[in-house]
Amino acid sequence: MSETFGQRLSAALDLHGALCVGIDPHAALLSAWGLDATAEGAREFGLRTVEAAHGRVGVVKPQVAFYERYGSRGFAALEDVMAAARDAGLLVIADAKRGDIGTTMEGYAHAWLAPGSPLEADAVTLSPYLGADSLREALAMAVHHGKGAFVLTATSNPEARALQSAIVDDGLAVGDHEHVAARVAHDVNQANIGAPGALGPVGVVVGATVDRSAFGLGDVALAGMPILAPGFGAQGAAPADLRRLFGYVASAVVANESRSILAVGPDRLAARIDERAALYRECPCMAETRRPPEVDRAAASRRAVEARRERAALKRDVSTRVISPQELLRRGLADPLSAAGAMRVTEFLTAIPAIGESKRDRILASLGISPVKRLGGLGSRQRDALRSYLDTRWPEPGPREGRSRLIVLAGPTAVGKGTVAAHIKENYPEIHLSVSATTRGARPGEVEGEHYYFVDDAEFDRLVEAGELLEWAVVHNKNRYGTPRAPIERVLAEGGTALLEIDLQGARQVRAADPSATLVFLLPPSWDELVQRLVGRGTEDAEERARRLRTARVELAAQNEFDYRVVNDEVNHAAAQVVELASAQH
Ligand SMILES: Nc1ncnc2c1ncn2[C@@H]1O[C@H](COP(=O)(O)OP(=O)(O)OP(=O)(O)O)[C@@H](O)[C@H]1O
Ligand SMILES: Nc1nc2c(ncn2[C@@H]2O[C@H](COP(=O)(O)O)[C@@H](O)[C@H]2O)c(=O)[nH]1
Repeated sequence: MSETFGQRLSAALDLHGALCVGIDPHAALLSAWGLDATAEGAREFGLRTVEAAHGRVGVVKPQVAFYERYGSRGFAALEDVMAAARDAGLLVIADAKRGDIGTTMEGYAHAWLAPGSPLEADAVTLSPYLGADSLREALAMAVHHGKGAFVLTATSNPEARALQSAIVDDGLAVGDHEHVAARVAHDVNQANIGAPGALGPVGVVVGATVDRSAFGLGDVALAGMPILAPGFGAQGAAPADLRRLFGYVASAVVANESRSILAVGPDRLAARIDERAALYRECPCMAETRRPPEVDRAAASRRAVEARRERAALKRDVSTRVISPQELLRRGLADPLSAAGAMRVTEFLTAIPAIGESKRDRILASLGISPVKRLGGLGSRQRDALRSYLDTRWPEPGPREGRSRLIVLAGPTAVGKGTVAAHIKENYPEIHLSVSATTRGARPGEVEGEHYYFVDDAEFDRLVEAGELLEWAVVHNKNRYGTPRAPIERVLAEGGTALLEIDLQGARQVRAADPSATLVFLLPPSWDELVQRLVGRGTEDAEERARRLRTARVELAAQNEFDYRVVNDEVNHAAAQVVELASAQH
């Protein structure tokens, strides 16, 4: 089959309009039609509906449950009805609402979508509530066989609303937050990547009677996907409402009507379908929206995923305090098209530790900023209001006056303190790099007296008791490290510069012992880069890495205790900045 389901559906909608006739032989209708409530009655009902629909609409949707209730005979009747519809050139959407995992889901997909299967349809409705990912294989099978699928997102039954409109809270939201329905639409839309034509083969079910904005299903979220919309006719939505309800994506809607058509009985059925179909074709909106422009779904989807990742990484940077909220705001204002610029104010505020959703809303209301605003789109009054709010709550400290040439370099694990210090030692010999004593064992390549003085516990105890250490600490809850006092005092007495590469606890002790010390905090360019450096160094196992990253968060939260912050993006650049700071001191 060379054409995709999306292409065949587009052609059918172009030719016949949006109406899809539902085939729902429930007991009351069977009786009204003078048919028995049996498999045979349901078969007759279906076949007559197919006959009336033939040439009048492009799509029919048998409701599987009304056949399944009669067991194997019911399924046999359904097979006949679907085969007759497909022979008549109608596209058949089997409304089966299947959803399972693994090979079970594969079984369902095979039943409804495999060519030659007794229940072969053109498309099937699927439920994503075992996780949209559980449908991945079924959707791939649909695409492979030129079939389609409609995945439930925002259904018209009121009891589904709380679940389908709930917010996904996994830090990967495209906007400031994302509803379950919108995430499902996004995830299943991945199966459409690369499909030719204006409509992909995988679509969604969106009730015509629901407010789709409450589910995050705006036009952008639905672009390029066929939309199966129950709720027209007896349920309340009218054909003339199509454009109002579905906006730019109205031309992708398959508008299902069942009761409003079937209730007229078999004799008036064809005329009724004609009447209702004409209302959709005459809808003034359709001429304008018939064909949305071709979109490169693959590229658009890749860009959306990349942008989402970038924003998630920036939010991590703020929440781990690798960058200040003010810094993120500066980046967003400097480049409105960047990931920072595209971040919504709501996303931005909730990335700041201690701001939850209700506090966020109060802040925005008090600053007069609409929640839909993005950082790059803030007006000048709003920028000033947000800046001054942030500066009041989280002031960015400047250096204290009168610093000395005792320089303390600290920062989270794997930020590159050792690397920067080694670079300074090699390239700026005028600066004395302190050699610490430690109880940890030497790593391969480490030299006694050059990298550390490797001592046992007894010797470390002696150094402490004798007051020979300027500071010392247990680092990462494991080994003891300390700075020998004598060499530092000698260097400073000679008017030189001493550099200590030590941990946060040590930095605090030095500051307590000598308040004039210059404290420099080394920052990574991003949290993700920090993790990357730790993993890339390969000197710690997973447990030790996790321990160090926990400590890193605590250390990052203490950066405001330092006089200066230097970002270690390039080693020589960061080293030069530290040296410049050292030279500027008395
Ligand atoms: N600017 C940089 N760019 C890229 N990689 C870097 C940079 N600086 C350091 N690294 C690398 O990051 C890893 C961690 O560096 P380093 O061991 O110096 O960190 P540290 O802060 O001393 O860590 P710890 O406190 O855990 O001892 C090393 O593999 C190092 O080569
Ligand atoms: N308080 C001190 N901390 C120190 C000292 N020397 C090193 N360190 C810190 O220890 C960790 C781990 O070092 P590693 O060589 O085992 O990876 C690192 O954060 C150093 O800054 C010291 O004398 N006092």
